Amino acid sequence: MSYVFLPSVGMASSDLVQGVRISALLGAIFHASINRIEFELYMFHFLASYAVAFVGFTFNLTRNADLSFSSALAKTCLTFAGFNAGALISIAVYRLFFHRCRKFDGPLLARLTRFYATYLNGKDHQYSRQLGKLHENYGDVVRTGPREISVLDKAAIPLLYGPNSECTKAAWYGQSGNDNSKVSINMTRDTKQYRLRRRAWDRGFSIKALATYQPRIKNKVDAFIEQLQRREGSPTEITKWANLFAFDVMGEIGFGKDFHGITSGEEHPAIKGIHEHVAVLGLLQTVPWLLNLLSAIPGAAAAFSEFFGTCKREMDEKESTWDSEKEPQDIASWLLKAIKDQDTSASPTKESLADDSRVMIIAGTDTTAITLANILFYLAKHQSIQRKLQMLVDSVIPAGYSAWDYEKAKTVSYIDDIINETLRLKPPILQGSPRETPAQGLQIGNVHVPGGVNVSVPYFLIQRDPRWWQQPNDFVPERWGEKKEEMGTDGAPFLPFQLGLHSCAGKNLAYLTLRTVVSAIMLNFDVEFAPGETGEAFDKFVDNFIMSLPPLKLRFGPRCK
Ligand code: HEM
Repeated sequence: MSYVFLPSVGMASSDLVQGVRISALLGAIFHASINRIEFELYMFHFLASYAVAFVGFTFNLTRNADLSFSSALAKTCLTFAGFNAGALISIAVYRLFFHRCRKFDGPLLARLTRFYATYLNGKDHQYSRQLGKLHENYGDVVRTGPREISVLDKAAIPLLYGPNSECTKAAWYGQSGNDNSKVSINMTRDTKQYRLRRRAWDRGFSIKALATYQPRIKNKVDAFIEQLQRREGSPTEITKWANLFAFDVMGEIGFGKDFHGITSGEEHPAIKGIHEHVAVLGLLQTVPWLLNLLSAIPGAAAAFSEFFGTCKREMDEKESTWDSEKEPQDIASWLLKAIKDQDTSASPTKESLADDSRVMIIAGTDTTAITLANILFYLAKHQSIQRKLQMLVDSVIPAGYSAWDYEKAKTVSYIDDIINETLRLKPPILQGSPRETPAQGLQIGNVHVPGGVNVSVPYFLIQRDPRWWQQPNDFVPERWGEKKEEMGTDGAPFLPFQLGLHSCAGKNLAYLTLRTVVSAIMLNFDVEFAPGETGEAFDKFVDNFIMSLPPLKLRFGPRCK
């Protein structure tokens, strides 16, 4: 071997090569020792240890090897580059040839890294449609990440999400931290703690609680109808107005507070916050540890940290103003009551309560707004369906809006058929919620999925799959009613609210709100696309995990009975 002295690192090339080899070997050993654990849980520790080791190594070289600082730094960089290369090569070889998911086919890059899914998310913000192409190429089971698979098979639904599922929430739910005592109900991965906390939420959505919310929702609908009447005949941008409406309903029912969105026509800063948060989430949720890391670095997550602050302030304000002697009148008060009563269902810490507040605002607002805007889009597009709905609503409330009554409106099952058909074609949460398989693995039909694999069923794709849905891409509300049997709706996969233990806590509130607002609009207006609006751009929604809707201009004209 030739002997060359490298002044930049103050040593001979052969020693250097040897050093890099050893560090590469250490990198490979390091990977071999951690590849069975859920590394996301320890990412902070890894990165912190790495940084300390880097500084320590450099310092040691300046002190004990008598190198100048620049030579020591250069040698440290080479040594750590060797370590990184060893670890990365070992990771790549393992993921391609030895990983428990190696038998599942998928794009090469997806098999190597989760960042491939990040790339697909960011490429054109159409991940669900991209995933559809992957399923066309690779079949019902696609490897979408090193230990992630997407399953387009309805047999997987009860196994992953059903009441007796043995699966647990996957690493995805660690995106705001992995300490169950500091995160929201939705991000709580420990099933036992989750079950306890869910009870406080369920009290806030009980039949009794919903009965107290109903007249207050109607008040918001009245204000909304008034605003639409003021704009009667001229174009109304309904994506924005649906947001203002849903946000005000959530202000009232979630916090007992008026956000004044409907009356002012101005978006509360939190609406912008939700959309900025969702944009970051849409891109980075495929790499939950990165989201988690970003939120811990001051300034790095400015786009959503402001929103987190707003949510926390809302809960703090509620805490300082609520009357603990009274029966709770809003969801936040139900959560605070559990804390005051020292109930086992109470949110365990200030941090978890603030995170609960964030879940309430995002889960309760965006989903309802998206569904309302989509319903109005379909009604404007399908005038005959709109006429049929108006006729049915008129038949139960013939005296018009002044005689509106929830008990009567809810007897119009066609409203629910339209809500369900909208949620089938356009579920606000598009990508399936990931679940981790139990240690013994999971048998899905003929496919055995090993333990410790993150599996999801893509809601958007399975709800349009022609194997279970006739005319899968057409808007046919009748499939939920008179054509149910003919179109085989029963038993077809439908899970916009998810199923089982972790399903949407606010499902009944969502139906209550949507039935109220849709019946009110039908009694008051004929809805059509504004001149120049085709709805085509709106139909190509953005997939940020949660659907993001482009603007849609509608014309709300007086009823021509
Ligand atoms: C059409 C409207 C809605 C849809 C489609 C919807 C859908 C969903 C879905 C799919 C989940 C499960 C998320 C996951 O963990 O993967 C969820 C959770 C949740 N939703 Fe909804 N939601 C809607 C309306 C609402 C409303 C109005 C509220 C009221 C605050 C609400 C509150 C929640 C809460 C608190 C959770 C977390 C439940 C838990 O983890 O235990 N949702 N929702």
